[in-house]
Amino acid sequence: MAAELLTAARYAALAQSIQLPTQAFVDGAFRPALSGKTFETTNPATGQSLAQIAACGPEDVDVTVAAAKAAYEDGRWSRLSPNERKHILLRFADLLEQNAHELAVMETLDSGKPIRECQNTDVPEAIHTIRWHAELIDKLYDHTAPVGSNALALVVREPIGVVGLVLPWNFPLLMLAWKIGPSLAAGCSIVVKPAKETTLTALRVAELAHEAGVPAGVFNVLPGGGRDVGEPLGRHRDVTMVSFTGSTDTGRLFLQYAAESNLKRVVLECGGKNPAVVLNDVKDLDTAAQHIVAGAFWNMGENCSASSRLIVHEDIKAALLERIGAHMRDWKMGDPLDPDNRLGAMVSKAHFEKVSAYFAHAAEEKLAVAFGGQTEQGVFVQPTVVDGVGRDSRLFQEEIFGPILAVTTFRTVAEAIALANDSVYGLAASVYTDDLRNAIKVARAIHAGVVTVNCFGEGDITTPFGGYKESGFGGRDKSQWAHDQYTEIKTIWIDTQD
Ligand SMILES: NC(=O)C1=CN([C@@H]2O[C@H](COP(=O)(O)OP(=O)(O)OC[C@H]3O[C@@H](n4cnc5c(N)ncnc54)[C@H](O)[C@@H]3O)[C@@H](O)[C@H]2O)C=CC1
Ligand code: BAL
Repeated sequence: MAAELLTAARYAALAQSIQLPTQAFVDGAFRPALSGKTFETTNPATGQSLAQIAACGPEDVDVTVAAAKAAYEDGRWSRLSPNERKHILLRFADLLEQNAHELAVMETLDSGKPIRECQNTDVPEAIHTIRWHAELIDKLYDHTAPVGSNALALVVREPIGVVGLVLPWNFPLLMLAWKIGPSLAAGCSIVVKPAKETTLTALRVAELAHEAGVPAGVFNVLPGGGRDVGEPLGRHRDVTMVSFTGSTDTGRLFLQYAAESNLKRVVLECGGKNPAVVLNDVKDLDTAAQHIVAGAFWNMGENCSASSRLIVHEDIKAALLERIGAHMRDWKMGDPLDPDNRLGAMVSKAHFEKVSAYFAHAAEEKLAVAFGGQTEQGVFVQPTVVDGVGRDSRLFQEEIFGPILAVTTFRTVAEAIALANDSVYGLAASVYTDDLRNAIKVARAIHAGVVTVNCFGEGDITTPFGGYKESGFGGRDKSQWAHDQYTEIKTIWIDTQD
């Protein structure tokens, strides 16, 4: 359950008083990087420095993977009974809950995300994820195979080993939870590499896990750059799996690292260019518009599943855009620590520049800006709707990862499906219609891992999340499918003949 929202003044006071973690978390303790190097992390909303963080490198990866491997092999976590792991993880979730305000503020300071989202969504969903996977593990049974009476064949699941979890900056805490929930529950030892932009919550969460009883060496966090920490983890021969969320280009590198090292299992959750398809039979255009606005602008559009392409029947475009404009007025942008604001800052100056460059691309392509289209002081980008976007436009094809919605029209359902599938990505999609047959037809025809009907969403913890095509590879986050990917399947064949 979400903790109650505080006032802007209380959040500002908390932001001044909370202790920020700055060192790597290795083998149960905070430590500086072995090189002694640090990097600065800033609050993107103000540009002010927050802390100097340990800048880890390949030597830290070696030491940490060795500690994680030792923990895995001596069984201090991997061989506890599922019930014992469950109780420790439930205690861990309770500690997260007791520190919910602090975690929400840390996340907002580090990422520019609005506090109301961190407090109402990221933190409670992260806690729920840990609890759900903790509760799952002592309810899963292994199998016996139907091999007849001369043998007993057991098919058992075992934790896969030392897992590298490489994280993005857009949902630092929630993506951490999606990956640590199932991997810790399965009995793995983990080495987390947060994005350099957003390291704080991962470090604090590791400390709380240790306090709850997760043994030393099992949950480690190494802050640092992709080349310094991500690549050595991806290439390490004692890392048996990597689960990654981030860009498709970096995802490809992890496949290369695995191919060139130990063929570790690689699970990738990558980019998206997700269509919201609106058919002309929709009666409640206002509700459709409300969901489309949330889908496009939630988390400032810094979301792999953001509805970034609106594919709407030409007869209802004008009416729908009018309703979209009305709902956009509810999305106030400003100080992320003010709970009235639903839009905060872009995560970094570099990302702000990438996103705002699409205003210039739209102008070059002579596209019409229906709403928004400006930047504001600092690294704030107005929620923006660009109309008349053709399928060859950069705004139609490229993942912008910001609050920019591209509008394209169609005349037939077949054309809508073709437009929706005209992307290298296949992560998520939405279809809005009052015709059940069309809903099912379009949902089945779109090549995407999650399709929502008459709403925007990512399902809940019981449903798998991940993509088709260049949006994903090798598995799914959330649900029992997430648990399965952190395990190996072993056959034990026992000859029982006399
Ligand atoms: N699917 C998603 O949720 C995300 C998608 N993106 C997309 O990627 C674009 C670029 O954002 P970035 O932060 O540059 O994403 P990225 O994919 O480069 O970063 C994700 C993670 O990979 C690590 N990494 C980066 N380069 C690496 C390398 N060579 N080897 C190993 N690890 C490496 C990063 O340090 C970070 O922890 C965004 O504009 C957006 O389009 C970004 C973040 C999340
Ligand atoms: N929206 C959760 C997954 C992601 O953006 O990476």
